[in-house]
Amino acid sequence: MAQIGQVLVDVPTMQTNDPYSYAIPAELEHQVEVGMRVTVPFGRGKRVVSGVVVGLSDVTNFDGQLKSIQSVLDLAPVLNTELQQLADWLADTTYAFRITCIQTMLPNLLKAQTERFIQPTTPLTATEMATYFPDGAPREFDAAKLDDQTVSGLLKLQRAGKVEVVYQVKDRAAAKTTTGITPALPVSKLQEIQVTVAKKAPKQADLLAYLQTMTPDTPVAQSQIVHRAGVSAAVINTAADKGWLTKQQIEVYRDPFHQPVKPTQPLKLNAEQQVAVDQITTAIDQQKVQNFLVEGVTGSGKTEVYLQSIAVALNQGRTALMLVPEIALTPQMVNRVKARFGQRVAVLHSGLSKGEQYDEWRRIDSGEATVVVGARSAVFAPVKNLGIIIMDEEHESSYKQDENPRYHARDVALWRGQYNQCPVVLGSATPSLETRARAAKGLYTRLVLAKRVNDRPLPPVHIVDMREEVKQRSEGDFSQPLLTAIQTRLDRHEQIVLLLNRRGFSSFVMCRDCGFVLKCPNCDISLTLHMDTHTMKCHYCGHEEAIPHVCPNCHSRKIRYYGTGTQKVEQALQREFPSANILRMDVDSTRRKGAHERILQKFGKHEADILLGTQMIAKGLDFPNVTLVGVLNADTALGLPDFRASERTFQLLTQVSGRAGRASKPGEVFIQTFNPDHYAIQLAQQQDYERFFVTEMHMRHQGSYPPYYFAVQLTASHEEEAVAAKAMFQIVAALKKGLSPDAIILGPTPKAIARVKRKYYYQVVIKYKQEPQLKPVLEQIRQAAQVPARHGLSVTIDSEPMNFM
Ligand SMILES: Nc1ncnc2c1ncn2[C@@H]1O[C@H](COP(=O)(O)OP(=O)(O)OP(=O)(O)O)[C@@H](O)[C@H]1O
Ligand SMILES: [Zn+2]
Ligand SMILES: [Zn+2]
Repeated sequence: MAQIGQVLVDVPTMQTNDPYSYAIPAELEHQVEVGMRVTVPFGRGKRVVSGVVVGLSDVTNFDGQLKSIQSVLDLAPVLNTELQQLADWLADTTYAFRITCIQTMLPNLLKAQTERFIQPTTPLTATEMATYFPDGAPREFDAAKLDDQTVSGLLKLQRAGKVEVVYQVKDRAAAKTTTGITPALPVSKLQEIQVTVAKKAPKQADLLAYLQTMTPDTPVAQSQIVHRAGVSAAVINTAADKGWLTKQQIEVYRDPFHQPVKPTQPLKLNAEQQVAVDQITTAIDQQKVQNFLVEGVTGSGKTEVYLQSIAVALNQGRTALMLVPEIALTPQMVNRVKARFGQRVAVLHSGLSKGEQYDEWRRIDSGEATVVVGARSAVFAPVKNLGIIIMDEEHESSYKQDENPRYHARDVALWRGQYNQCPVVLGSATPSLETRARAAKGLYTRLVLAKRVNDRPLPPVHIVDMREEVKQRSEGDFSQPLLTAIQTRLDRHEQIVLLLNRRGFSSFVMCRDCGFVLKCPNCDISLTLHMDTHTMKCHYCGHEEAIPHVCPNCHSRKIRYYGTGTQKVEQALQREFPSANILRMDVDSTRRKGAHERILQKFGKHEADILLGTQMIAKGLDFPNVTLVGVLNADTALGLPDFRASERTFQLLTQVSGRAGRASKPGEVFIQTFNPDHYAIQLAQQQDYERFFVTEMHMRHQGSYPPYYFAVQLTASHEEEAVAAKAMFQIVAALKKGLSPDAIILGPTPKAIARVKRKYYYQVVIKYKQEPQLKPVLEQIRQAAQVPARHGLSVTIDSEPMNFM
C-alpha cells in the first residue's frame, strides 16, 4: 500500500516540474489515486494549495518530516492514464510546466474554486439512501467532515458506479438537476390499483397506466410525465404519498446546441470520396497508425468523408474526435455531425458556460458521448478508445495556442493517434506548408479530392487592379467591376459574400499607386510601422529606417497606412445599394453569445442579400444561393511581418472564393488588389494549391524558413524596456554559447507591437535544422527565468511559433 503521494503543486511563482512528496494519512489511504486533485500544505505557515497526484510510492529520499496530504478533491481520477502521459509529453515539448499542462487539459470548472457534492447515479436501496443520503438530496462531500465508515461506504458505491461526485462553483449548480420519477411497484400491482381507482379518480388511473409503461429503474423527469400522462403535479404528489412511485433528483444535461437537428443519412459517395473513405477504413480496421492528408478543393465534400469515416470507427465500438477551428464560426459543421450521430455527439468549446462545458466533459468521460466535436482544447477531451481523429481546416492558425502551454492541436492529435493506434485525418483545401511537405515525404498518406461534388466547376476568379481603379475613380472601397457584379446578383435575388480583410490592418504602409510595400533589406519581410518611434522596423533582424513620404518605387506621394473599418464599408455599400439587406459580421457585431450563429442563420434563410465580414466569414460556409464573392482588400495580410504572409493570403483568398457557386447556380469571384502580380494572388485566382505549394516551398528554402528549418521564438517582457532588453541579450549570449554555429539566431528585436499592456516585449527567433543541445539550453533559460519572474520579468518560449506580431 502506498504511503507517499507525489504531488505537483499549483503555485504560480514557484513552478517546478518535480513533484513534492507528501505522506498519505491512513484515512485517505484507500482514496488517493494517480490523476486525482488534492490539497496540501505548502511552504511555511498555514498555506494550503491544490495539486495533482502524479505518482504513488512507498519510499522517498526525503529525509525530514513529510507533510501530509490534507484532502482529496476527487473520488475518481480527473486525468486518465493517457492524459497523464500526454501532460508529460506536452510539458516536455512546449517548455511549459507540467501543472500548467494539466490545468489546460481540465474543464474550467475543475480549475475554479469548487464545492463538491456526492449524488446517486442510479436509484439506491432504501437502506443505502437512509445511510448515505438522509436528506434524499445530493450531499456535500468533504472527506474531512465525514466519518471513516461513511467515506468508505461511499467509496464502495462509487466503485460500483452508483454514486458520483459533482462540482459546484460557489452556489451555482454544476450539474443541472430536476425531479425524476420511478415506479415503486411492479407492473402487476400498479395494474391492480389502476382498476380500483379507475372510476373515482380517473387522473390517478391515467398516471398508473403511464407508470406501467416505464422502464424499471429509469427515472423520467416529472415535467415529462405531467406532459405525457396529462396529469398535474398534485396527482403525482398524491401517488408519491401512496407509495406508487418514488421521487429523486436526476441530472439533466444542458444542451449547448439548442436547436433540434434533423437527422441525415449517409450520402452516396463519388469515386474520389469513396477512395478516401476506403483507405481510412482500412487503417481503422487494422488499428494502424496511418495518418492522412485529405487535400480536397472547396466544396469537394470533405465533410462527408469525415462523417462516413467516423461511422466506421463507431461501428467497431470505438470513438471519434473531430477538431474544427472555431466552433462559433462553424455552426454548420457542428450541425452536420449532430444530424448524423445525434445524441452520441458532445460539443466542447470555450463559448460554453463552465457548467455546460463540464456537462459535456462528463458525458465524454463516462463514455456516454462517443463523438466529440470541438475547437483547439477539445483535443484533450477524456474520450477513451479513439478509433479516429479528424482535424478539419488543419491549416488554421487558431489550432496553435498563443499562451502557455504553446501547443499545436495537430501535434497533440498525432500523439493521441499514436497512443490509441488509430488514424489521424488532416483535411483542408489549402493545407499548411508543413503538412503538405510531410505528405510529400510520405509521413502522411495524401488523399486528393480534385473535383467539386457533382462535377460542379470552381468559380472563375477575376482580379481587379486597384491601382487602375484609383487612377480612374476616387479612392473608394469598391471597384466598378465589383459594383456591377453585385447589382446583377441583387437583380437575380442571389446572395453575395464580401470580405474585408482586417489582418495586418494599418500596421504597414503601402503605395496606392503601385502597391509597393517597404521590406527589410535583410529578411525580405515587410517592415512594420512603429508610431512610438516614428520608424519602420523589421521584427526579425531589428533593421530600422525612416517612414517614407515618397514611394521608393514610383515616387508617388500616395504612400500611407492601409486600412478601413467594416462599419465604414457597410455605410458606403448601403449608399451604393439602398434597397439591399446587408448583414455585417465582425468583432463588434458578434460580441454577444450565439451572435455568429444567428447572423449565419439569417443569411441562410435569405433574410439578407449581402454578408459583409472579416475573415470570420471565409471558413466552411455552405450556402447554395451564394453566387458572388468579393474580396475588398486582398493585400493587407501580404504586408504582415511574417514569413507566412503569402501562405495566409493564399489560404484566405482560396477559402473565401470557395464559398461561391457551391450548388446548382454558378459562382463568380472578384478580388481587389494593389498587388495583382503577386504569386499568392495569381495562384489564388487559379485556385491552384499545388503550384502555390511548390512556389512557396522555393521561397521558404531561399529564406531558410520552416518547413526547411525549425523555429523557436523567445520573448522577454517587462515594464521597463531596459530590463526586457537586457534579459534578451543575456538569453542570446546563452544561446550562442550553447548552440552550434549552424543555428541562426535573429534578434534581439522589439516585438511588432513593442509595448502591450504597459509592458515592453523583446524577442529572438532561432532557426535550426539539428540542435541536440537546444532542449537543455532552453530548459536552462527557463529555469534561470524563474527567479526574476517574481520581479515582473517574464520569459516565454514558443516552439514553432505561428504569430510573429
Ligand atoms: N457524395 C455527395 N453527393 C451529393 N452531395 C454531396 C456529396 N458529398 C458532399 N455533398 C454536398 O456538397 C456540399 C459541399 O460539401 P462540403 O461542405 O463537405 O465541402 P468541403 O470539401 O468541406 O468544402 P470547404 O472546404 O469549402 O468547406 C455540401 O452541401 C454536401 O452536402
Ligand atoms: Zn530584417
Ligand atoms: Zn509606388
